[in-house]
Amino acid sequence: MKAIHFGAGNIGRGFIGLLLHQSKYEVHFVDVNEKVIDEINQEGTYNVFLANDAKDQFTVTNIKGINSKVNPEKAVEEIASADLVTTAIGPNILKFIAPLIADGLKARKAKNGQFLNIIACENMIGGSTELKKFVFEHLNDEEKTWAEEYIGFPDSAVDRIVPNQSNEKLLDVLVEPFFEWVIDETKIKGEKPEIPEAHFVENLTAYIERKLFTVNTGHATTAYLGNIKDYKTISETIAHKDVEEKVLQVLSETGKVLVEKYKFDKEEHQKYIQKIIGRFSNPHIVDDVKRVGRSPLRKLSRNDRLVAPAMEYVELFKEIPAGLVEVMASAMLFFSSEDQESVELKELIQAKGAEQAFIEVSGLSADNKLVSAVAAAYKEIQ
Ligand SMILES: NC(=O)c1ccc[n+]([C@@H]2O[C@H](COP(=O)([O-])OP(=O)(O)OC[C@H]3O[C@@H](n4cnc5c(N)ncnc54)[C@H](O)[C@@H]3O)[C@@H](O)[C@H]2O)c1
Ligand SMILES: O=P(O)(O)OC[C@@H](O)[C@@H](O)[C@H](O)[C@H](O)CO
Repeated sequence: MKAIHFGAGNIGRGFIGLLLHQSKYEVHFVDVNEKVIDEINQEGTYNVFLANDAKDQFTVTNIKGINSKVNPEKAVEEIASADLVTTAIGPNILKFIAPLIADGLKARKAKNGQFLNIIACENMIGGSTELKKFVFEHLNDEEKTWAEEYIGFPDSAVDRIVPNQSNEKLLDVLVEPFFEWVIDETKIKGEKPEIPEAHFVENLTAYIERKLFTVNTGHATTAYLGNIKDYKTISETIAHKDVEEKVLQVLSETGKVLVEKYKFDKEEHQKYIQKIIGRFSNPHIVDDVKRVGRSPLRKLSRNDRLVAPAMEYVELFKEIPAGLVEVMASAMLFFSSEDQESVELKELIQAKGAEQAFIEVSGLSADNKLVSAVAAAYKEIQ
């Protein structure tokens, strides 16, 4: 079996590539990073190490690299005959790979190609659905009709903390032991992909919201509070009792929303939260606050991990979630010269003030109570 995976970065190599290899796929990584692609083709293998006491090791073999900047035709050719396509490139990049995937589908159709599933493994709600929308912009009506019948875009939720890497060998990756890959089986076309370690579910929305509004909301909380105090890593930050308490406050707010919406068992959800705090504290992982806080414009957008649960909290409980408000205000203060979105956010705040900037970034209306609450919290923290 052959899988084409877009994005040979942290999660691409450390999670999706590993699981696909273990599921007996030959994995073709498509990336724009020349060094990484050359290394994949030269070495043909890499190691994944678990961040545990034993530093357990897995070896990934049977891999190939395609530089989509230099050789897009190769990616098109491989998609035409692939058994699976996956992505882990970042939500904002999906629109840029869509033309290439569309060309791959056209070539597949010309060869009377059969069913194919394309799974976006990004931290967002409805990632594959969004990718489908972008891909369909590059197909004509006849191609769209064919693609509706043969090409599935099942959404998915992926969970594994993979920090930025500093290994001796460029391709090796250190990852946390925990992992979860959940795929919406209702949108699969043809046979279910053979990935024994993935879970196929009918109610993906509950899984993705539970993950995004707990793991990622908690992670963002830790990163934005740590950034204000000039702490460097997630484990260093969460070790401070006041931060841990704030994370627990925020996760009890998102937890209230999730339990109300999806009727999760309260005690089970509490255990899920505690396990996540343990994951953030993993002493074998050095996860930079700047990585976890990256792209604050995306993280402060309407459907992401902060604004979405805060809006739902207000709607369900007619109260302002004080913890989430403080985190949204703290996110407005996140800055790293290497993070373009944080540079833009800073400029926006300088030009228009914090309240107007938050309105524009979050998409909330000026009279929304959350807006004045975040603006007031920002003033206090600043
Ligand atoms: N790292 C984690 O802990 C983690 C966990 C779960 C989900 N995710 C999600 O996975 C996605 C990737 O995150 P990451 O941490 O692996 O980032 P990363 O920066 O390590 O990897 C992204 C890769 O995509 C490549 N890329 C960029 N533009 C491309 C293009 N046009 N075509 C092909 N490749 C391109 C980059 O060169 C890079 O190798 C994000 O959506 C992230 O939210 C990350
Ligand atoms: O990848 P982002 O920028 O959406 O979020 C940063 C981290 O919270 C994220 O990468 C986590 O490590 C991951 O989602 C854990 O499964």
